[in-house]
Amino acid sequence: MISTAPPDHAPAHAHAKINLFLHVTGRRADGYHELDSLAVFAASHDSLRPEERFAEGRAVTLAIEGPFAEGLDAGGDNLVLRAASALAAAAGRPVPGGRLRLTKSLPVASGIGGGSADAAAALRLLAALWHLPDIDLPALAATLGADVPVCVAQEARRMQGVGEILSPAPRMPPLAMLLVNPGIAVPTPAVFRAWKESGAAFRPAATLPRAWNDVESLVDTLGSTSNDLELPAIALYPLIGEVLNDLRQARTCLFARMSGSGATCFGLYPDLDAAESEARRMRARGYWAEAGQVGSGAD
Ligand SMILES: C[C@](O)(CO)[C@H](O)COP(=O)(O)OP(=O)(O)OC[C@H]1O[C@@H](n2ccc(N)nc2=O)[C@H](O)[C@@H]1O
Ligand SMILES: Nc1ncnc2c1ncn2[C@@H]1O[C@H](COP(=O)(O)OP(=O)(O)OP(=O)(O)O)[C@@H](O)[C@H]1O
Repeated sequence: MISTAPPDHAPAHAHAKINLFLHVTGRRADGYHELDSLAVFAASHDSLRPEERFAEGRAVTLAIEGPFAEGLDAGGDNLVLRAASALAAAAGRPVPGGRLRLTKSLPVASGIGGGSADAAAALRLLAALWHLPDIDLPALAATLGADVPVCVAQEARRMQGVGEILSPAPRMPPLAMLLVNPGIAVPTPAVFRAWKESGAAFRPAATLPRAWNDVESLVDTLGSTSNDLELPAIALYPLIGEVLNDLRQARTCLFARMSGSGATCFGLYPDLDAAESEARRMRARGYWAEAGQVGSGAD
């Protein structure tokens, strides 16, 4: 009998992925876009844990709770169960099953890779539970979605190719970051399509230093980069532009940009107090807003 998780198994955290910049550098024959991006992981996260002792002969199933559980399907299409199926197939032997519980705290379809982070958390959690130390999780992750490999690493990485080519990020100072989502679900394919239809040219990869010693020098470099998906996303959903203008109006905001394909935007601040004060201002608008220190929460 393969050993299984106790009911009080520690949860795997699925942290929000933030693209500090995102250049569209090319397009593959299959329609996927080649990117150059710098991904970091915010303190905000979903949590995934086994709800019961896993047993042989049972399937892995999913229950979802939390502020963004509503409307999210807990069936086989959920990225957590797709990850579980892919890992079980790679195991090449029967694996025990049971119910996983996902606490969904990140907005869905919001440019911060929530579903991808959940899939990566499932891979990490189940690879440990099923005693599969030799499986190449990043390679398996790439079959589940472009953002899943970086979410397996869950540390700052340069992302290239369609997201599967990962390299170390420049050394960074601690970042006080605010995430704001105005409550619109944005489908990633529609934004890539809008980018293509806008006739925008491919952009070269960014030139990055080996290290940023303070947030000012990081912001300086970010000013020479872009999120190429920001303008097409704003064209589809003008509210994203309003959120960015609002964020940039604050005296304490050092930098603001959209993450991924949107609609979540991030702001950088001199310290956590300033980020938290802005979070309160954004919540008063009715938006989802969370402040935290980048790098402090990933586990
Ligand atoms: C925008 C980013 O979040 C930046 O990190 C990712 O590139 C998107 O990652 P993701 O949501 O995991 O993407 P996937 O689920 O693999 O793909 C969703 C859709 O986005 C488009 N897509 C995605 C990634 C990529 N490099 N090029 C694309 O054109 C494709 O239309 C694809 O059908
Ligand atoms: N566990 C999950 N959490 C969120 N979405 C999921 C999950 N499983 C499947 N999905 C589906 O995946 C789609 C994308 O969700 P996700 O929250 O990952 O988007 P995103 O934040 O825009 O991702 P990215 O930044 O990678 O483009 C949603 O439309 C949703 O229906």
